[in-house]
Amino acid sequence: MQNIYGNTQGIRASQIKRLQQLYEQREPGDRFITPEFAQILAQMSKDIHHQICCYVNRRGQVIRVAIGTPIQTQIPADELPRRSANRLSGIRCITTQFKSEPPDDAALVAMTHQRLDALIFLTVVDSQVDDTFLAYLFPDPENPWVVSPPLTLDDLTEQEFDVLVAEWEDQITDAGEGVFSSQDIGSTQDKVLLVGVQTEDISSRRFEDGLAELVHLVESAGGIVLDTMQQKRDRPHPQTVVGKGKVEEITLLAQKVGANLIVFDRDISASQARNLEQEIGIPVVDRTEVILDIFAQRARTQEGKLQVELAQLEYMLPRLRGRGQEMSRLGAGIGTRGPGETKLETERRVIQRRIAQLQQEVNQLQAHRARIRQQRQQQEIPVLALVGYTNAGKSTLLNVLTNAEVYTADQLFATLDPTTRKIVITEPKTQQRRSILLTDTVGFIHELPPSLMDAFRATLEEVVEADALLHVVDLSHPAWEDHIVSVEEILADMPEIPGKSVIVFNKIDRVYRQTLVEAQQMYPEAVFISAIERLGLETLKMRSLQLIDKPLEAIAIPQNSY
Ligand SMILES: Nc1nc2c(ncn2[C@@H]2O[C@H](COP(=O)(O)OP(=O)(O)OP(=O)(O)O)[C@@H](O)[C@H]2O)c(=O)[nH]1
Ligand SMILES: [Mg+2]
Repeated sequence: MQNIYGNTQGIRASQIKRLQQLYEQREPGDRFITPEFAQILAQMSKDIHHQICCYVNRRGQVIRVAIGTPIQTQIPADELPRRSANRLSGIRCITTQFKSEPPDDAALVAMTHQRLDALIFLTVVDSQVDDTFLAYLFPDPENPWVVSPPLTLDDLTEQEFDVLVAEWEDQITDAGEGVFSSQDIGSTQDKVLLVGVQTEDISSRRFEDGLAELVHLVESAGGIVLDTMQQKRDRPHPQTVVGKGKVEEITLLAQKVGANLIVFDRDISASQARNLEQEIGIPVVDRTEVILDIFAQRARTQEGKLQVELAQLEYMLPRLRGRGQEMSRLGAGIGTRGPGETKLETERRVIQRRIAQLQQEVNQLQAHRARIRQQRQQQEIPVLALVGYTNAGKSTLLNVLTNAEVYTADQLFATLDPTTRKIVITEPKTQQRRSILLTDTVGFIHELPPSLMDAFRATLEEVVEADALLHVVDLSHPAWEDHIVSVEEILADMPEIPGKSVIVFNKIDRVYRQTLVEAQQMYPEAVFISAIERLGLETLKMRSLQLIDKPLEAIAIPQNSY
């Protein structure tokens, strides 16, 4: 059975069947479209009250029938025929519309991305084709397309498609490589357009910080932020978060920069995501989904993986219905890691059962882990875990410390998790060489959605296994004091964390003297470093040894310990 793409909601089964019959249509190779086929499309569009897009190859075969606009129904890059960069894709798009208007910029950019042979608009009035527009690509970076004036259907159907398209392709080939190079097919990274919505209750400062943090999160998840859009609103639009005009702007910009994912800086509901995806034509996710994706990539222990899958399923549940097939994004990418795509498509009930089962497994594992911990022997090599707010510089510090120290990769540890590395420190007095394992963790995040707390804690499993903590703080961040407090709050909720820790103020290369003095007075025990400038690293190493050697009893034990 041939698939009908786009938004098929509300379309009757009998109509779907007739749309499927379009796949049997065979157009002559030397025409854009026959008058008969144009009339069929007009009639069907009228019947279903929606625009239809038909994608036709050079042999005249209909290869894709979709409901929606050319932007909403684009063919994904990896499904387009692979042809040289100097040629068109060999596919044209024929679409219906209900008002006589030339193709808008967004549709033309969609044509560029797919390198369509042509884009044809048929204006439908009273189930008849009234007038038509023809657009095609032209190798001029300033003005990369040509749009015809309104043509009658006869004018259009008399054009010699094969001759024209050969001519257009020659022009493009003559212009040489790189004319339409903006679309780089093949990159597996998510190309993200960020959208920030500043409502009344958010100060400009917090809004800016939140956006900066989100850029960092998207990058941590393996995406690239191509551009950011912002809107101020009293409150989010109930259907589409931002207003209608803004949705159009987002659509256009997403097309222009070649984004394949929109990320909102606030949580959006399942139906808002659906409405936006309908309009914009590419997947829309929110901050929570990005965070979940990072957790899914970082979770290593069995419990961590279970917890993350649990959180992902719970997040997905309300979002299952109505995510059209064309939205299912196979392969890598934000929002696709973790529970497989097949699960996405199965019934709610199956997922609910899976959630219950996971919950049970998690409980069992927790009990098991507690037993293991009781029996745990003193580890031979002490472990220090780097914890702290996202962007504090934990990973940078880990790299700087280990690259400097471990010159020859110790085979024994080369197979270890890439985020756990060994450093060797020479004790100045005794000249004794001592090894420490340093382990990196997922950064703490501001306003972590409560539903993700368990998943987050589970990704911090390493912390629980460590002998002591290095709490890294970005002292150049204006809100560094808040960061310390929120990290300590989360840690305090974890019953099994090590009692020993030291605060490591990082990025002192970017800090005023005054701030240093203040921090020193408030945290006299802290260490001050710059990972990038390699300042204070020796002191940090000495403090690390002291920390490990310090007997646990000598340390004030927080009230939640037992
Ligand atoms: N100026 C300055 N920048 C630094 C320093 N250390 C790290 N950075 C920068 O801070 C940014 C974040 O560093 P990361 O090491 O990725 O931070 P992280 O704590 O691992 O972040 P998460 O993995 O999200 O928790 C990077 O752009 C680093 O280059 C430093 O000492 N000085
Ligand atoms: Mg990191």
